[in-house]
Amino acid sequence: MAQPTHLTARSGRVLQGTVHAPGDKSMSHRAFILGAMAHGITEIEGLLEGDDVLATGRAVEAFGALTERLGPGRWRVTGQGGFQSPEGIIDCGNAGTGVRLLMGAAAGYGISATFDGDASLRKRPMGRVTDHLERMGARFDWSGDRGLLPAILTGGDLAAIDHVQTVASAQVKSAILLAGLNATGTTTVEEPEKSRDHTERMLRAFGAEVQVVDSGEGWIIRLVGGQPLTGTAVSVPGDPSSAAFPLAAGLIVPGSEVTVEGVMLNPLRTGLFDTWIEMGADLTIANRRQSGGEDVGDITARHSKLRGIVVPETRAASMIDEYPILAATAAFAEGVTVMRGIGEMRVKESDRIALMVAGLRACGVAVEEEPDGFLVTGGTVPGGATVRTAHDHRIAMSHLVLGLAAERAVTVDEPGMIATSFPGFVEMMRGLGAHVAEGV
Ligand SMILES: O=C(O)C1=C[C@@H](OP(=O)(O)O)[C@@H](O)[C@H](O)C1
Ligand SMILES: C=C(OP(=O)(O)O)C(=O)O
Repeated sequence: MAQPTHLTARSGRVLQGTVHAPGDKSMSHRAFILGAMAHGITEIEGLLEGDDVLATGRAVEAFGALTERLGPGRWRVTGQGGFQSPEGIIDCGNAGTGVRLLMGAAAGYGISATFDGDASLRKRPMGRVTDHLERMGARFDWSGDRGLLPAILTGGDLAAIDHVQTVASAQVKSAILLAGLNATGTTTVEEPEKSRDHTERMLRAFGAEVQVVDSGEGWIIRLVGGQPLTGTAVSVPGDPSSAAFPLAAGLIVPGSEVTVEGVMLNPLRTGLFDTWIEMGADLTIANRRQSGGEDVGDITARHSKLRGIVVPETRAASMIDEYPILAATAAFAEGVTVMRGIGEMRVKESDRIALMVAGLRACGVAVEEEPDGFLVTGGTVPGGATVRTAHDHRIAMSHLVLGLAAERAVTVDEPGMIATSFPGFVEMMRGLGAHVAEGV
């Protein structure tokens, strides 16, 4: 079916209802990759069938695993206990997580592979992963600029390294740990600030021993090389980064009440919810339980009078993908919301600081840009703009949610990119009552 070139969101309708969060993207990538590295069968439920994760599924097939779709979100991966040299190029599409974790996993095997991605992924820095994989003994050749895709990997014969992170990046940490699994010696990753720990948790579920020492602010993670993985059952809970969009709409659209069920509540992912509560949001979490080794709960957002706050910089890693939607809600808050210490936003699918500043300004919101952050002064939002999303799903969804409470309609381009992380987003929002239409 042809994708619409634009989507437009309008205010005037109250949002009501209960929806289920789509599967967590970070865990879905890892379930495919660890399932392929393991011996035997991994059965996954709740997998996010978004474009990024499906690209990782095709990649692990190319590396020799068998993947079978058993039903919606239910997949079986038959791992060979290692990767083979693939035929053809490993196209990771739009997925930073996919390409960086796959490079780490593949580096441990004596194979060669060419990695590539879409126009957005080709602009993102790969050296933050490949420099360390090279220190371990892998080789990367670049057909264009060094550190930018496409990249040709020659893997195998790795030796463990001690790595001290300079940015709090779960992708860098995970790539090194996955390579370390097939390196000689003990790989150590030291984090100055904690980043999401799904790789560590899932490695344990696949039978590896991972030692984690809490150093206060961060973690020191040690992994002995040469440990085999065994296929296992993986249950993927709902993605808090996706749940954020319908919940945000519930907070800013007058008269609304929206519940998202089954949201993962790993404390390294819930910075946005803490921030909203500090801003005065009526956000409640019910039915806390365990699923797939993670805390999950059902979150209800009711229309709230929000006020601007200074978001603690130490929270950045726990909500780095959520600043675009936080900024959209901050546009309706009384006063200034200060978001700093988030320079990493500039190297995501787009320069997310620049894109949010441009989009909000086009919608009549007062925004100040800084090198590593931005400030939003809230109030009423005029809207009435078409926003350029630069191939970035979160920029698109954030502005559509903004449009649901703005005075005039808000349009976004390239809405097909939303399927990167949230296929079914538009249908879900319409089901809650939102006015989202194709076209300008
Ligand atoms: O490890 C992961 O699954 C992710 C880590 C984060 O990136 P960084 O590691 O670059 O911070 C995040 O932005 C991305 O969406 C998913
Ligand atoms: C940054 C993101 O993903 P990735 O790095 O995997 O492209 C995201 O989903 O917001």
